[in-house]
Amino acid sequence: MYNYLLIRYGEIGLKGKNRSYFEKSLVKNMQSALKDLEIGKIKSTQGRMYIPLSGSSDELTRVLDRVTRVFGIETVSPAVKVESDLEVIKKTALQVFKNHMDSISPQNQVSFKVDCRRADKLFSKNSMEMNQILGAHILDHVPGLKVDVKQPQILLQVEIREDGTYIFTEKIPGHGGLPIGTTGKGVLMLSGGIDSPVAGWLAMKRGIQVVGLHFHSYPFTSQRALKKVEDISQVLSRYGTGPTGGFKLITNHFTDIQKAIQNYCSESMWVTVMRRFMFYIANRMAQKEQAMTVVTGENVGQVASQTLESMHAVSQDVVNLPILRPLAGLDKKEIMSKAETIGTYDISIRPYEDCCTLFLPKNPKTRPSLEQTKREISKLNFEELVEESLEKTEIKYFEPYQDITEEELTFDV
Ligand SMILES: Nc1ncnc2c1ncn2[C@@H]1O[C@H](COP(=O)(O)OP(=O)(O)OP(=O)(O)O)[C@@H](O)[C@H]1O
Repeated sequence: MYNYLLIRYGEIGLKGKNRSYFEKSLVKNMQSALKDLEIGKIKSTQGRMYIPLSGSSDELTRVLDRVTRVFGIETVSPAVKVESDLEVIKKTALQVFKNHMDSISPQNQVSFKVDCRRADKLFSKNSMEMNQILGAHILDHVPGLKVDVKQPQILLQVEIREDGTYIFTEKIPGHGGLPIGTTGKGVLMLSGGIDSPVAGWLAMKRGIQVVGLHFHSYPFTSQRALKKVEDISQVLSRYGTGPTGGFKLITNHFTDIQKAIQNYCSESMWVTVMRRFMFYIANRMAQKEQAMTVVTGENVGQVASQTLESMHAVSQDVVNLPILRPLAGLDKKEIMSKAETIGTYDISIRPYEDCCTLFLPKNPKTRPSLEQTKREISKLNFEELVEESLEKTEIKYFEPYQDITEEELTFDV
């Protein structure tokens, strides 16, 4: 029955002179998310956007599933748009209301409220009069109701605008943030763990177009470990509908670097030296990608190695771009709950090894100094090892909706 999806955006609306740039980006990102669904032109007017719908519930399920993942959106409402004629509005408001009642199958008396907004001042009734007319009409036709203006179970909203009247009962939350691509590009150091996918998601939420970079130590780490990172990339691709759409994953073959570290460096410094290589390569990749930042899933104090000394030793002088650590202020519980919401948690907890866990020394240095780290690195042919690993780099693109199954759709309408 719904013929439009109303889109509300938050922070973009505060952007002053740059507002239209952010609005256009949001429209483009929504178009990109919906590109294979034969949706009509998205309209943008008076601080709102409208996606035309065909009326089929299957289409609405898909559109909701995709659009609520597009960053920049605060809330969305499936709505019925009709001509601004009193009798037509009454009839449709009742239908929309009954439709909502059917979806909640109430046991007891249901409370409701009508909230009408008249933006079109040429319409003959004002908002208060419309609230009364529509409230009375619904009470007359649906048994077992009561009006509650403070905490109604059902809020029927009616917006009388110049181009027609929109009627709806639901406000479904999006993730907020800014449209991807509006703040630049970043390279995300993506492991198979719980944290880095969440860090990448948070960077995407702030409008950064993220490219994943994974270090893989085949045959020490298995193909199944790599598959885990690919599956995470697939999930992230569903939020990544920026200017180019989808998600790009760069895989760096790290085996020879790890072997060299094991052979020549002090055992307690293995992890620090390995991380310093990773940051150096991430910086190189960021330059190649014309990215402006390196994003990591590091936390402060979550594990023994995540000390400020260690962060300094692994990245100082090898990264010349800002490093974003979006998880720095979050507790593990908060990160896990975010990973569940995003849909990466179940993949991240699959029990496959990762190159860091495999090469874990018995007594890793938790507060390494920069000098000590540089001394260890000087035992290796740093540049040559990096160049060799870069030659074996692979790139894979993940399209957001190519393999999505019915079960994976989050909306059921
Ligand atoms: N194999 C890898 N490939 C790419 N980045 C990695 C890899 N291993 C670690 N990193 C980066 O280093 C960060 C810190 O890793 P560490 O193992 O200390 O923490 P973690 O809390 O286990 O992180 P995660 O849960 O993301 O694996 C990761 O969040 C990620 O950004």
